[in-house]
Amino acid sequence: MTHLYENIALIGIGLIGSSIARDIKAHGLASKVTISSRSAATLKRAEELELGDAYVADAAEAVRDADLVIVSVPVGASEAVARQIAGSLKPGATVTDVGSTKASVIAQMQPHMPENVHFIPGHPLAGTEHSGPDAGFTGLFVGRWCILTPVSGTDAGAVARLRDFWNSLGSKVEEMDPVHHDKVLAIVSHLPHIIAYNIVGTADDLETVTESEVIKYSASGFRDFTRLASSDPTMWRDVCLHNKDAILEMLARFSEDLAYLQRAIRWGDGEKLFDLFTRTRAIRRSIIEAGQDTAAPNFGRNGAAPELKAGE
Ligand SMILES: NC(=O)C1=CN([C@@H]2O[C@H](COP(=O)(O)OP(=O)(O)OC[C@H]3O[C@@H](n4cnc5c(N)ncnc54)[C@H](O)[C@@H]3O)[C@@H](O)[C@H]2O)C=CC1
Ligand SMILES: O=C(O)C(=O)Cc1ccc(O)cc1
Repeated sequence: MTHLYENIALIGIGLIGSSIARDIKAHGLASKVTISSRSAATLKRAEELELGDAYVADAAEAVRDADLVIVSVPVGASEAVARQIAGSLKPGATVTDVGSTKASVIAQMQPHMPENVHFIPGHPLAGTEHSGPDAGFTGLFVGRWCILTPVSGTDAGAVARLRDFWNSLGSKVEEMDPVHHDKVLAIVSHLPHIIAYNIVGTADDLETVTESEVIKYSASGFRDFTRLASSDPTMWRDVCLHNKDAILEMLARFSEDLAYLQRAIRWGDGEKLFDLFTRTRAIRRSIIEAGQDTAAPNFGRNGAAPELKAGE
């Protein structure tokens, strides 16, 4: 049986890398999957979980006969990985990544990529607050977007093949300019995480409300923030450092709008509050109607589609 890619190398085998590995195995998408991880303990765990066919510590060795290389490491490690693998890539191979920021990943990796490989950055918009090889699961990418940000001049056939690969994991694929990607993701993903880290930190710093009260009385709104704020510190440190401009731009807008809200509360301007809350409720409804409300934890694991509650 022929595959889109016969040999696939996975560099980094955490939540995303291991979910891809599980899907490749579940759907028989390659003849051989070689897994590489910087950490010996993670590599051993990947082997115990039988996520691939070969397990090698050296990333350069892992990519030697790979037709597709998927780099799934924190975005700040992209350049180090590119340096490691550059000299061992097979001519004609495709190198992609799954990083949450794109302009920085391109700046880090592109200069190291040989002329005879196709470098096509990517970002699956699917994940959870968990990390490591045990956290991955089959079906994570089903129904979710995967954004590809190829640089101009990239071979169209190679892009089409990678698109087909993501389609075979159940993803919908769209191409986007990397700088635009970073702005869009700054508002829909990076800011929500930063706001969550901040509000949980604020609650933790309060002098008048004890930590045990925060835990005991945490209503579901605060709980939702703690889920995001429990996401991997290394990954999110790197996202903040590597999408700095777009995040600062969106944070400036956010602070301006928060000041408007603060003023409306201070002056008892119920009309302003009501208008904003009505507008935002409509956004939530549009997301549900568009079938994009699949980010709930465990969605995909139990296959249950989120239900519309009365009034939603
Ligand atoms: N967690 C999520 O929900 C999503 C994450 N992403 C992106 O996917 C990438 C991987 O994230 P996860 O799988 O969640 O992370 P993870 O923490 O579960 O796994 C990261 C992997 O990278 C390896 N690694 C860490 N530092 C490294 C370094 N300096 N050099 C080489 N390898 C290193 C780790 O050993 C591990 O195998 C990140 O770039 C992240 O931005 C994309 C979509 C969703
Ligand atoms: O856990 C969540 O709600 C997420 O938003 C997961 C996530 C994290 C980072 C990404 O780049 C994409 C998806």
